[in-house]
Amino acid sequence: MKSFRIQPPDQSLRAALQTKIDNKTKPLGALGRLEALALQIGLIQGTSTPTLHAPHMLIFAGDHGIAAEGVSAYPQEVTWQMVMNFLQGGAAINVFSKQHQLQLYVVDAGVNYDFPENLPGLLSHKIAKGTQNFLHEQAMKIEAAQRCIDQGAEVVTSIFNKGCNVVGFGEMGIGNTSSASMLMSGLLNIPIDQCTGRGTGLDDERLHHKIDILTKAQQRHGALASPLELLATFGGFEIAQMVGAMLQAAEHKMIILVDGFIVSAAFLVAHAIDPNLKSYGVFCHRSQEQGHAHMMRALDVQPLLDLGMRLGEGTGAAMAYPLLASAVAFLNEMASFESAHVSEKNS
Ligand SMILES: Cc1cc2ncn([C@H]3O[C@H](COP(=O)(O)O)[C@@H](O)[C@H]3O)c2cc1C
Ligand SMILES: O=C(O)c1cccnc1
Repeated sequence: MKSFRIQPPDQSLRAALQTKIDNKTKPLGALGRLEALALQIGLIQGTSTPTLHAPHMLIFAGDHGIAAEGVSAYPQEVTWQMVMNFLQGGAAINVFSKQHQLQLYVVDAGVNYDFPENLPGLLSHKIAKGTQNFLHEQAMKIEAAQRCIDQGAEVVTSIFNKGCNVVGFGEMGIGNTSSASMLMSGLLNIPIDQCTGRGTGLDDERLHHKIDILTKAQQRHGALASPLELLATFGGFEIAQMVGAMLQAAEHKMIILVDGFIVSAAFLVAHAIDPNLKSYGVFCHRSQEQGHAHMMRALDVQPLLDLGMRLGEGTGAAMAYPLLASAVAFLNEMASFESAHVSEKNS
């Protein structure tokens, strides 16, 4: 498995960036969170004139053995059917990506379906046709998790080489809120019932069933030593590929747009592998999925949007992208008090 060298952003520009923000023609701090975003982007790129280049959305897709336990409100075949929908441009993420001019790719990390070869927009990195059922055995071998990390990294390097410096993450995989809950519970040491939500829309009875299955799976596997072991035991191929992709994006000093519950679970795993990742993450929205707010608290971050969304696919990341564009635009284009001859605050 590749090892990543993630440098924390150089802080020497911080004071100059803050001064530039403070000197814009507005009351001090009046652009609120947009100012923190501009500062973050400037620090990531190491410049007081940052730009967003060739933004991409990567949707990682994979199937889950645990889906056989009735933990989702939808059947497993929705995964490949939605992949086809993404490729035909019909899903929510297609609409928002098109709206904001984000180049979209779908990565087949392990969907239980044979897609025709050379479908435009589909990158084939299939590890297997779905994971094993983690109620009974490890979802994947450690070696498969390591391969996923390498494959995810490869995808990100390929878009980096095309000039991309901002990448949004999305996912598709029926049953993957179950994986995400298990990873969250293991990493944050929070009881599984507090990490488990309705996903695609389980009713009360089926939510209890899901919690029951996940509790049994936790008992079955016991304490797990490392983030990689946790990832192999409960992960999906799409989650594991996102882990590698995020670590690689941070190594390349790219901005990482973090979507909802499942993408955040991948971020938590990657963050446990290398905490330097955190400075590169923009937390785009608070998912309605039970547990996501806990994740955001554990990372000590405040997501940008709170729209009651619970879809995944990267939709929250795509919705937040224009805020980044605005942050960069005001930093680069707004006049300063000096250039516009506007009087500064009374002392
Ligand atoms: C039509 C449809 C489109 C979706 N797009 C994203 N998801 C979302 O739902 C799944 C996770 O929820 P659970 O763990 O309950 O299966 C993921 O595939 C996720 O991205 C969808 C789900 C459905 C049904
Ligand atoms: O927040 C998410 O990513 C999410 C929530 C519910 C179902 N699918 C995805």
